[in-house]
Amino acid sequence: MQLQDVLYGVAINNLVGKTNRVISALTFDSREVQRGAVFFAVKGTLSDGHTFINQTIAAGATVIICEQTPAEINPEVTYIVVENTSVALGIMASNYYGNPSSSLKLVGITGTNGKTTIATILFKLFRSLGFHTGLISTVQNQVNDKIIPATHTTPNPLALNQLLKQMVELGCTYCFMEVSSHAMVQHRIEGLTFAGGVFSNITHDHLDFHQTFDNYIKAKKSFFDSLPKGSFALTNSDDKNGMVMLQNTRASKKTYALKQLADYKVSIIENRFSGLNLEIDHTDVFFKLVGSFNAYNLAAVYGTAMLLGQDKLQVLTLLSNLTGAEGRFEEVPNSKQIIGLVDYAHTPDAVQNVLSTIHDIRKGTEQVITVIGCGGDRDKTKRPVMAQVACDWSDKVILTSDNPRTEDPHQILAEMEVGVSPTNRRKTLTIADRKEAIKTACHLARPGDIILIAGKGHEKYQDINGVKYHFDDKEVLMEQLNLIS
Ligand SMILES: CC(=O)N[C@H]1[C@@H](OP(=O)(O)OP(=O)(O)OC[C@H]2O[C@@H](n3ccc(=O)[nH]c3=O)[C@H](O)[C@@H]2O)O[C@H](CO)[C@@H](O)[C@@H]1O[C@H](C)C(=O)N[C@@H](C)C(=O)N[C@H](CCC(=O)O)C(=O)O
Ligand SMILES: Nc1ncnc2c1ncn2[C@@H]1O[C@H](COP(=O)(O)OP(=O)(O)OP(=O)(O)O)[C@@H](O)[C@H]1O
Ligand SMILES: N[C@H](CCC[C@H](N)C(=O)O)C(=O)O
Ligand SMILES: [Mg+2]
Repeated sequence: MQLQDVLYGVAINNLVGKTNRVISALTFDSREVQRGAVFFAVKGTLSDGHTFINQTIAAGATVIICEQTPAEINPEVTYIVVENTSVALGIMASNYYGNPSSSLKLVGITGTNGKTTIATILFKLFRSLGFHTGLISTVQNQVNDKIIPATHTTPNPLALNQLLKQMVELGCTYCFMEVSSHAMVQHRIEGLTFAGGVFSNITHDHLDFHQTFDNYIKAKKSFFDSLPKGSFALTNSDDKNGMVMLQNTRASKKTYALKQLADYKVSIIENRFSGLNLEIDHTDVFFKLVGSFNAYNLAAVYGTAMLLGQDKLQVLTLLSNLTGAEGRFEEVPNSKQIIGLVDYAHTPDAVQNVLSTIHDIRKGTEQVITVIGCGGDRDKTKRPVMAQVACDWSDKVILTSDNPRTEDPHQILAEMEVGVSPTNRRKTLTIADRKEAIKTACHLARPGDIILIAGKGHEKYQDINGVKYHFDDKEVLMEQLNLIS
């Protein structure tokens, strides 16, 4: 492929060298450079890609995309100076893979909680409606029935466009993808054409990355600001910032809500362990998902399906049979009459939603035992709040580790303990080893009790110092529940 063919749409500040040259690949990582590659020098959180420029030329890179013209110019190399290399990467990745997003109806879902749930149910719904469909999510990526493991919630622009290209090649007409706030700030979705955007909610998370809640809101809003005319922007108008998201969008504005009038209005008739009975657009339907937060997710899914022109009754009939994403409010079967739940709640709001759901549907006499940890190298300010919410809504809490990454697990636990009030201290234990913590919860439980293992959901690992050790909450909970006598 010729360099000039992938430059379409890129605003160039300075050009040194020729653009009519063959390129072999695009890369933003010096360690992956091959002969004839284009190297994008990206300024990251840990290092600055500009420091690797000469190293990549030595390894065979012939084109450098950068933000400053380097002091040392190699006459064999083309240098393209742009305002922001991440933006150029997004646009050029799309061009390189033939702009696959414009051949699909691509719908992006953003918000603090609920993205995976909404995207996964939409994917399952459109598969059952008979469409070839793609999914890009935290749990996994999918092209029809083919599963492609996920490394991020929203992949980098190269992986993303490669996936979208596969979807187009395999005949997909729809793709539902999660758009994380990191992805927006890092321009991972630059150059993509969206048919619509969906907002779930915004609550406390990722303040390590965004610094302030205001910046976090701005990051989410930038997705809706960038939607094209002719697309739709569907928001949760019950969320305090739901309408803020749509303030400057050119897309057609639509709302869903439980507490007020909206384009797609849902009311809860009944919320039980077996599922939700909802009135959705004046029709009474039973769903397999549990909890009022899932009523919001289902409203978002329903609204999206309507905006994509699907038939109401067919959609509701199929939706009522669908389950959510792996590791979200998932019950672990056992013979001890203990309700064992695994959930991916890893923000204060999610923990509160899951525990208040349990509170609303429990009979009243049983204990709720929660096992919970907080991730290392992630927002530290949510640690005491998550511990506090867990204690306020549970009879017993075991604080434990959840991906300490490069941090000391005992330090993370000490920061969580700050949120445990003196009165809550009596019901709290701290056990750093997650398996031991789950084992203890199982020993403490009596028949009828409810155990919630929060934070890891579908994850199959414990990330300690860069090594991902196999760990599966469901597997451990099932094993321990069946071991107790
Ligand atoms: C905080 C964050 O988002 N980090 C991502 C970011 O890394 P970074 O900015 O720190 O990169 P860096 O290490 O400083 O390097 C800067 C540049 O130099 C390059 N480099 C670096 C070293 C080298 O030897 N040679 C080289 O060329 C890198 O490839 C990069 O282009 O860019 C990297 C390349 O794309 C990502 O792998 C990395 O994700 C890390 C692993 C990560 O954990 N990200 C999480 C926080 C994340 O993105 N999460 C969101 C979801 C969150 C949610 O929804 O809850 C997601 O979308 O998954
Ligand atoms: N609409 C919602 N509102 C609040 N909490 C929710 C909602 N949907 C799900 N949750 C809670 O948040 C957890 C994560 O849900 P989900 O995986 O769908 O979110 P996500 O936005 O994809 O998260 P991530 O940012 O990690 O990708 C669930 O396990 C549940 O506890
Ligand atoms: N997408 C989230 C997942 C958090 C899951 C939890 N298990 C943790 O490691 O904190 C993040 O990367 O912040
Ligand atoms: Mg997700």
